[in-house]
Amino acid sequence: MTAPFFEVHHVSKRFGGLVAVNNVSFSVGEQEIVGLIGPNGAGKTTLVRMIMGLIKPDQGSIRFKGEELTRMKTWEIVEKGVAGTFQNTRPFSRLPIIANVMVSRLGKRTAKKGEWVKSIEAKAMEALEFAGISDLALEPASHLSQGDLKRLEIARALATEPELLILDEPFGGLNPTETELLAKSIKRLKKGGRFGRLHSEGVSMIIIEHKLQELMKIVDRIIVLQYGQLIASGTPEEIVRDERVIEAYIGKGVTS
Ligand SMILES: Nc1ncnc2c1ncn2[C@@H]1O[C@H](COP(=O)(O)OP(=O)(O)OP(=O)(O)O)[C@@H](O)[C@H]1O
Repeated sequence: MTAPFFEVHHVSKRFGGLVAVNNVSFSVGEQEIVGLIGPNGAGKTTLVRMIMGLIKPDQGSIRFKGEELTRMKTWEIVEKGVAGTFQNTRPFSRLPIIANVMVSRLGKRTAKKGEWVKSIEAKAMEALEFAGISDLALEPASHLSQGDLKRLEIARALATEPELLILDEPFGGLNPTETELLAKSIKRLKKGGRFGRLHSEGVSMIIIEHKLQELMKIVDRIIVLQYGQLIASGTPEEIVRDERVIEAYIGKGVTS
């Protein structure tokens, strides 16, 4: 039997007396986009930091194509084909934006024998185009606005050619037009297609996002965390009707 594509199995993480993630299990299929939502402090960031090897779970396992990620360092996890916008939060601020993305392609996974600067630059440019900031390629990263920094993070993660991409609030800081453009790009990325030179296969994704209406349009499935526990999982249509989810969000003002 083939191993599931990506699987989080009974994972828990405690900070002192606080159980930030409590016995959470879920899976992501190939070319599936899963939205990860929940009120502030629900444990979403802690969960994805564990997936990326930035912190270790106290319990449970996280497997990508059958391999245990919890024993690996972040760079090893990226080499396996999982990348997120979490390990990239600090760009090299004096380097041009394109150089920041090119650095992401220097790992074993993407800097193939014979691939040299021109080709790395071309792939980095494609990642910047996807993220919508190719016109800023030669600006130093220190000149970027918050929204554009977010797009740089996406480009850097994408440049590693992930099979599973984890996006942390990709629409944060973007206006409605930019949000719509990025949402379209995310859908295309799932299929492969136009970004086929960057990705021969479609990409699976886990997307944390507070802009729920926009998120609902691009995901196949949503999982909901509250107080560290998984309280619901289903299609967007099922999730908006789920009593526990409605209750978790009442008065939280996050359904903008
Ligand atoms: N390093 C840490 N040390 C102590 N407590 C932490 C740490 N990281 C997170 N927490 C706590 O764990 C809980 C879950 O936080 P987490 O950041 O994972 O939530 P979140 O769902 O991502 O929230 P938000 O939507 O606000 O980003 C919170 O109560 C938070 O204060």
